[in-house]
Amino acid sequence: MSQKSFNDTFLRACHQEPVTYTPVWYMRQAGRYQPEYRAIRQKYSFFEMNEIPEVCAEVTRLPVDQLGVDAAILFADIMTPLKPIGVDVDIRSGIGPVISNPIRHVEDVNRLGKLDPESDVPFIMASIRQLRRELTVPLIGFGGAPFTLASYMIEGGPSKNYHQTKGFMYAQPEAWTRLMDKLGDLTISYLQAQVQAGAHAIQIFDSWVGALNEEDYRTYVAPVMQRIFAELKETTDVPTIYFGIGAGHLLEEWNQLPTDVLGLDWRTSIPEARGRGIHKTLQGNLDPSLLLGPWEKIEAKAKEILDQGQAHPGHIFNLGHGTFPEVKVETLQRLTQFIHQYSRKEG
Ligand SMILES: Cc1c2[nH]c(c1CCC(=O)O)Cc1[nH]c(c(CCC(=O)O)c1C)Cc1[nH]c(c(CCC(=O)O)c1C)Cc1[nH]c(c(C)c1CCC(=O)O)C2
Repeated sequence: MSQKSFNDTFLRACHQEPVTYTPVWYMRQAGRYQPEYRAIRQKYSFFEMNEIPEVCAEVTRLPVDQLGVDAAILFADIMTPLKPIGVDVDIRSGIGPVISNPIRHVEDVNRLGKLDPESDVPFIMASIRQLRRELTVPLIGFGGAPFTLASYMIEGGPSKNYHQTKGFMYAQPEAWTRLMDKLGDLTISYLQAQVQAGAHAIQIFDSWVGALNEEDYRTYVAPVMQRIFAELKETTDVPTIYFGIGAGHLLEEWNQLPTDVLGLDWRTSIPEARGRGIHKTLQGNLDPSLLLGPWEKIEAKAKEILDQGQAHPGHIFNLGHGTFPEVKVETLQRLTQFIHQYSRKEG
């Protein structure tokens, strides 16, 4: 049994409260770059790992123990809650989610079921309850945002330009709104259930929404995001984080949403965001590709980001997107130690 006291640094940063050092965690901190993950993955499919609470909890804890990060993120995928509503999804190693019954018409939208988290994904709540007993850092629950979920559901898999998704949005705006409404309901009930089970914070991944311009974001996506964050604020008391890639042009739109933290990728610097009037906590934003470079360059960039983050209350160190298989465990260990030590000295 761990005697360690609970480390709330990450939660304090979410709320822009004083911290003794800058908290850090990494998107995709559980994954194939870890030999231990690869060993478990050999025995199970992705969704088997996800659906067996003991395995899910073990994989969630791995990076916390191995790297010393200040938060855990539940091991699952943004696709996890879509399976029970009738989306036939498989996760293929090196590719990502692949869907055999993509959405093409309004009838496909109408056919989608409603998620009842307790009966449809009980393993998620069981994993969260187990992790609450075991962890000494906050547990981040998460879900995909409607646009990003819809992009997989419509394209049938990963995409470079989102032509099918945006084409559906422009050509069938009523069916699009119905899809956003359904995915909005799903996201709200799924995230509420995670908080009820014990998640300390929620991150919503809108990874691909940067494919839209500001006006289309405002028309086709902002209403559902407004509803999701407002309902979560009303019904839960945990901080929320909103993240997307290549979405710097949407920051002013995001800033109006009732969410606590905005996640930046490496294309938008912290001073730029602050200069544009963003006063919320910021999370980010080291380019994950830099993790393949020499340590001197990683350290110099980490220092720069920490200095920038400390200029205003509310910074959580993270990567600008997820880690990937070629990253070395030792690099993330060293980076985590460096962040803790440097930000403490400065702070
Ligand atoms: C777009 C998206 C997906 N999934 C997710 C997003 C949003 C964040 C982002 O943009 O990266 C979110 C996600 N996926 C996974 C997590 C777990 C928690 C974590 O450690 O961050 C989280 C938070 C596990 C996973 N999700 C996936 C893996 C790899 C699975 C394997 O072992 O093969 C993991 C650990 C698969 C997956 N699932 C998805 C992709 C693009 C991939 C990667 C394809 C690959 O590189 O193999 C969809």
